[in-house]
Amino acid sequence: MRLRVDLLPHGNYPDVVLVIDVLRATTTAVTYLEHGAEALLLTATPEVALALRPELPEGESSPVVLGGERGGLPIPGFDFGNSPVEAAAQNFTGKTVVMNTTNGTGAAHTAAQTGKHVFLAALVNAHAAARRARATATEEIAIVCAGTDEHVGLEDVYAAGVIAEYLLAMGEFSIDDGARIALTLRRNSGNPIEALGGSGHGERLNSLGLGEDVRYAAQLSTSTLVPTLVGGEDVPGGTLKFIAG
Ligand SMILES: O=C(O)[C@H](CS(=O)(=O)O)OP(=O)(O)O
Ligand SMILES: [Mg+2]
Repeated sequence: MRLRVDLLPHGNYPDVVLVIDVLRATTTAVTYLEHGAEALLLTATPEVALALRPELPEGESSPVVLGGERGGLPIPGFDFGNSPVEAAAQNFTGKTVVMNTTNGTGAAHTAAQTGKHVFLAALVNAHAAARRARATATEEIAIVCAGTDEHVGLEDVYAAGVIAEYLLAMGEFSIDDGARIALTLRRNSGNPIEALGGSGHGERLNSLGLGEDVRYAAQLSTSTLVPTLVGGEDVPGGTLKFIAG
C-alpha cells in the first residue's frame, strides 16, 4: 500500500483521498455534521451556493443554509462564516449546509475529479479518517493538503503528519517524500495548538480575532465522524455532496 502526501492539491488520485484544510474548512465541515447537518454541499463558487437557497414564504425556516468565507470573513448573503466555533453553537438537524471557502472546498473539487473515495479530514477527526482510509484503500492513500492561496500551509502538513503517523501504526506502507516531510514536521512542531498557532494562517486568524477557531481546530481526534463524498442524481451541478460516515 502506498501513502502519499501532496503539500498542495494536484495530480491524479487513483484510490482514496483525504482532503485536509484544518484552518478551517474541513474542521468546520466535521462540526456541521457533528451538530446534526444531514448533508454538506461543497460548491465550486459562491454564486453556485447562493443559487441553491430556496425561495420560501416569509418566516419559513429554510432547510438549506449557507456557510463560507472570503479573506477569512463571512460572504455577504451567507448565513454563516467558516467558523467551527460558530457551527458548534448551532443545531443543524435536518439541514443541508452549502459551503464555499477560499481553499478547502476547491481542494475537495480537485480531489473529486479523479479520486475513487474522497473523505474530509482534520485534526478533530484524524484517527477516524485514518481508520476509514485504511479500511477503504486497495492501492494508495493520498493525503491532500489544501494550503492557502496556492501556498503550502504548515497547519495542513502538520495534520497530514498526524494522520500519516496513525496510518503507519496500522500497517505497512511505502511512503513518498511528501509523507516524510509531513512526518518530520509533526515530530518537530510540538503539540497541535503550538503548531497551528505558529502557522502563518493561525497567526492571521488570531489577528482577525478568530483565535478560538484555531484552538478548536487543534483538538485531536475528538470526533469519529468522517465526511464522505457520495454521488447520486439529487446532487446539484457544481457541488459535491458529503454525508456523515
Ligand atoms: O476561512 C479560512 O480560514 C480560510 C480562508 S483565508 O485563508 O483566511 O482566506 O479558508 P479555507 O478554505 O478554510 O482555508
Ligand atoms: Mg485553510
